[in-house]
Amino acid sequence: MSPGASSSNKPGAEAVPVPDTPEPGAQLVVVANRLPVDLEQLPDGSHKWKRSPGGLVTALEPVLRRNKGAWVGWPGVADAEVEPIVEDGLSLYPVRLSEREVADYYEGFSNGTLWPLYHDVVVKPIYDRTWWNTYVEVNRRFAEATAEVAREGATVWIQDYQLQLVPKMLRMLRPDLTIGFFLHIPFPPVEIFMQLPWRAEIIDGLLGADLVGFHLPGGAQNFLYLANRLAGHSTTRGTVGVRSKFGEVSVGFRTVRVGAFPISIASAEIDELARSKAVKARAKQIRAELGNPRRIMLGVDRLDYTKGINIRLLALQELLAEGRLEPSETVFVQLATPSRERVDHYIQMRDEIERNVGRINGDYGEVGRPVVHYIHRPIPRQELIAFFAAADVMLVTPVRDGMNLVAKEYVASRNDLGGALLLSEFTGAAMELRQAYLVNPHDLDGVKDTLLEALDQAPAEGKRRMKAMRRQVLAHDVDRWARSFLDALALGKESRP
Ligand SMILES: Nc1nc2c(ncn2[C@@H]2O[C@H](COP(=O)(O)OP(=O)(O)O)[C@@H](O)[C@H]2O)c(=O)[nH]1
Ligand SMILES: O=P(O)(O)OC[C@H]1O[C@H](O[C@H]2O[C@H](CO)[C@@H](O)[C@H](O)[C@H]2O)[C@H](O)[C@@H](O)[C@@H]1O
Repeated sequence: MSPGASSSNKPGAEAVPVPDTPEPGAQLVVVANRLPVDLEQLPDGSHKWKRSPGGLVTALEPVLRRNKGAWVGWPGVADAEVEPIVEDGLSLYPVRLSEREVADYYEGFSNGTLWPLYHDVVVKPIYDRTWWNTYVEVNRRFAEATAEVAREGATVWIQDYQLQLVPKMLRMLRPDLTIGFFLHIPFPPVEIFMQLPWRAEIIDGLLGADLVGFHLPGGAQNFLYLANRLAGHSTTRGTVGVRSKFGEVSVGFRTVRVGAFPISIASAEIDELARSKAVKARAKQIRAELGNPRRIMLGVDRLDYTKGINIRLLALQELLAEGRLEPSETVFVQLATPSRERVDHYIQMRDEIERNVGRINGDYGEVGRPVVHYIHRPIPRQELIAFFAAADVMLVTPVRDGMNLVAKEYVASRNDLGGALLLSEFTGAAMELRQAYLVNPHDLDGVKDTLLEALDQAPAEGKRRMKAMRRQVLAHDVDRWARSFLDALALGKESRP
């Protein structure tokens, strides 16, 4: 997406024209930590926009664009003063964060505390009171910005763990609004959540919404339990279904609904792109550029410790060492988008991954023929689809992942019914893609055996699995996700006293 130019009054920045300013008062407002585009500061002081990383943006941007809604979010760089802009019907309202706020709210509390806590404490969360105070301050700024943008009686859809206090803050500022909240990452088991020193404030913040959504019923169930235990509200006891059988929390005179809405992708669009001549030709070319090996394995991730990239590398290294994989026949391509590069755990993980890539290539590669091809930068979307179309086995091995859209994108790209998906049981996607080669990423021997099975699958078996997964992904696309959430939110509104 390229919203055209924007102005900046940062010293030294080149003045560029503003395309359009939004009409005041939007009927549908999405609030997310990031805008769907990041502002990039060029060395000469001028600016350009680039697409923001991650699945949240991939999923929501087309939905909101179709609804001609507004998006409130951070433009991705500190201290950027950017005016609101309209591009192709979508209004973007930037929220300014200072250097200190980026460090304490985004890198600190969001990604050094909540991210590891909600991903099963895979690394140790840091509990820092200054970070928390900044999280509260920044959440208040997002709530105030949203209160100014939303039309009387509008629907506001708040996204993700960075903004869990916004529902309550916004309700206090604008009781006329209908407020939904969706969590894109797992909501952890109660025993883990209870570590958080500010656990009651978070639950209270979320309960400001009319509808709180999770990817999976398990997350919804955890939340319902905590709403009772930490906030003392009475809750329904039945099992939450997928897009059905919502739970309820009684908060004074209000009822907060709680549901599971597994997110998805623009399946038909990807399917169509993958069928195009250009993508097919590029996929063939990629195979040739890689030396037409017997088997190509592919990983596509933000460089994040939750994604289990090292598990893949370790499995590959052991299979090569044991002679169960032949280096001249096998290539592994890892496309890694840079992510959260100033957070300590990310710095350590990147070092470790790059050391392991170097070690495998040093031990098993030949000049001009490495076993692992590692790219640490984002690649264009069409090129990505061509990689999906070229790969025999897609490796998706997170130790924990809210959904994992990459797994679904791979399936949507395989209208030829070729390829195999190796998928961690600990992704949200595993609940829907039951015909994938499912693995426990903590069981290295299991990962190795299943990887060999996927590499050597009989074509008929591969087709059977891919066909079933495609049926699921094509029928349950991102529009259905958004519609099911917004319909449930509207239904709750109608039944309000
Ligand atoms: N264009 C492009 N998209 C990418 C690249 N790497 C990852 N993505 C996209 O980023 C999204 C990642 O979403 P997901 O798998 O849910 O994981 P998340 O990063 O934790 O949100 C998917 O839509 C990917 O296609 C890249 O190099 N280029
Ligand atoms: O904004 P960043 O810090 O650069 O991180 C990118 C996004 O990562 C996370 O994505 C999640 O959302 C996906 C879509 O629901 C889901 O498939 C995936 O499992 C999640 O990890 C994060 O939740 C977003 O807020 C970030 O924008």
